[in-house]
Amino acid sequence: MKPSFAKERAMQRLVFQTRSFSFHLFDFDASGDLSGLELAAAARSLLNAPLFSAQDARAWSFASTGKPNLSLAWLDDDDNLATLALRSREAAARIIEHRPERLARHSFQAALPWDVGELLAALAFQLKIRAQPLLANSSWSYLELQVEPLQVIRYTKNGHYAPHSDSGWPGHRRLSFLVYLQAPIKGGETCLLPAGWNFSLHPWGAGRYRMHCAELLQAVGAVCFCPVPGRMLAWRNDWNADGSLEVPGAHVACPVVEGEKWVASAWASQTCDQGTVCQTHAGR
Ligand SMILES: O=C(O)CCC(=O)C(=O)O
Ligand SMILES: [Fe+2]
Repeated sequence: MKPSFAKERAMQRLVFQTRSFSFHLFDFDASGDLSGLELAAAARSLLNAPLFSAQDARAWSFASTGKPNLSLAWLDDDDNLATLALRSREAAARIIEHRPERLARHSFQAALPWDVGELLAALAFQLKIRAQPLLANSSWSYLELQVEPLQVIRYTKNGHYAPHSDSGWPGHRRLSFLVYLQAPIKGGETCLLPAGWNFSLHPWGAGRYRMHCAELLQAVGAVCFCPVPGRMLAWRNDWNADGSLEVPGAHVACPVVEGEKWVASAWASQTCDQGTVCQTHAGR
């Protein structure tokens, strides 16, 4: 199983996004610089990384600027911002090396082709039957289950998946299926976030999120499910009729606190020549 975290992609995003990021929004005490806690909140938002702690933030700042706090006046200078963005790459590389769970996703993953045997054929059949109630005004003839292999995902301690949508371009994963294979002893809930979830919203400290993710998310309107082996969770990733909702069906895999969690993920996709919503997004 390969680690699911795409290191290079995250690094690229980091440099690009650091340069356009609104650091000043995180100066909660209006002191003119970002301390460890404020910088951690900024990093969680910048990287969609709910487990990024104040300690990580101080290490990041120190490696990037030689100081534990980040001065906003220093950041106002474009050259300094460019330096921060570049040095952040090295700092982030070190963090990922030692604490890979600090960024948006940490798990191990293997792709399983659908044609390997009867068991998977039976699973595909079951998914199709069970998804019928979700297919209001639609049918399987517009969707393809086997365009992507089944993904088997293993989360070890602190393994998690930050808020994300399974849908994307150019195809549209209209339905998501999650089959629980093994439940952890603690943590690892799957939480479906309320519509309109703000992806830069990571209001909780890393420690609280790690231990109490499901409770915290439920308190802001998420619906959370505890993994039960053999059970399946399925949901729709609906775009608005005008194609305007860009992050449909946002959800989270909460950090595993103890034990291991194993799941299998599958998607029924609408390819781009089917349906106007898909076409609206295809050119992006
Ligand atoms: O493991 C989970 O609970 C969610 C997995 C997931 O979101 C995915 O595979 O896209
Ligand atoms: Fe997902």
